[in-house]
Amino acid sequence: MTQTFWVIIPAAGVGQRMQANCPKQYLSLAGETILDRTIALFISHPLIAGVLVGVGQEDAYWPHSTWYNHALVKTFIGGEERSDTVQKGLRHLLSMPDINEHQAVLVHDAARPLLSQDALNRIMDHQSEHGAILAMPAKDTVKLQLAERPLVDATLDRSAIWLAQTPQKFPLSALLDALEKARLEGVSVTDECSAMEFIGWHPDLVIGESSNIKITLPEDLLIAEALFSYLSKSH
Ligand SMILES: Nc1ccn([C@@H]2O[C@H](COP(=O)(O)OP(=O)(O)OP(=O)(O)O)[C@@H](O)[C@H]2O)c(=O)n1
Ligand SMILES: C[C@](O)(CO)[C@H](O)COP(=O)(O)O
Repeated sequence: MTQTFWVIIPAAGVGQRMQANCPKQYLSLAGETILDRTIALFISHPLIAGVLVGVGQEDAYWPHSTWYNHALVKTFIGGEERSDTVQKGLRHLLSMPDINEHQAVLVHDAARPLLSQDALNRIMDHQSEHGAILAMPAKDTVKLQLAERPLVDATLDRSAIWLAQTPQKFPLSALLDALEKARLEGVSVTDECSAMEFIGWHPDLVIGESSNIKITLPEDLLIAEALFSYLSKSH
């Protein structure tokens, strides 16, 4: 039987670093919101069983989404941190009928609307016992700063440095257990992979793409607009 995937899209952030007048996932990218574009990456993929969007408690923008009433799109209320939102999404998924707790789920940032179908297929097709993440090998020389000061302490061996992206793919209940364990032990995790590492897993690194940027700072939106224009012309 062909494996299908639910994807959890954390979209409950406030976008503080973007310094915009709305949460960044609701900013426009080439005429559609960033979140709507991100959902569109998955919604018509034959292997996607459904999309679970984690929205903020006070989110008044979601009802205006193109996908608000779509049969394959469900929502849940996110949490204080991104990891809390993902935990709540996993619990919501587990509460749904016909969900196998051991099935693999994808987690993808709402703020990454430029993921290609090729890269999505790479992470979905990748077979791994310990889960997998999209990531990019470091292209620049990597410096470690000295304590809390912007002074160079050392240069890291960049051949061993990867920059994590999303989607990240893990078994549903194993990921939920790892996130809960990390939270209980006060370990801050900024991606799903960190939680799996915390319980001793060594997930596979799957090549992502430079265009799969996370829109975080104001200039990232300009970069995304340029990338979107380029990618639209080249496909
Ligand atoms: N409590 C949170 C915090 C973040 N996110 C989501 O996680 C993704 C990646 O997080 P980030 O880029 O840090 O978004 P924000 O937290 O909104 O940004 P900032 O840190 O600048 O506030 C985003 O799609 C964001 O909406 C979430 O679902 N729940
Ligand atoms: C999950 C992530 O996109 C992988 O690089 C990143 O950790 C999210 O970090 P943020 O600070 O929540 O944007």
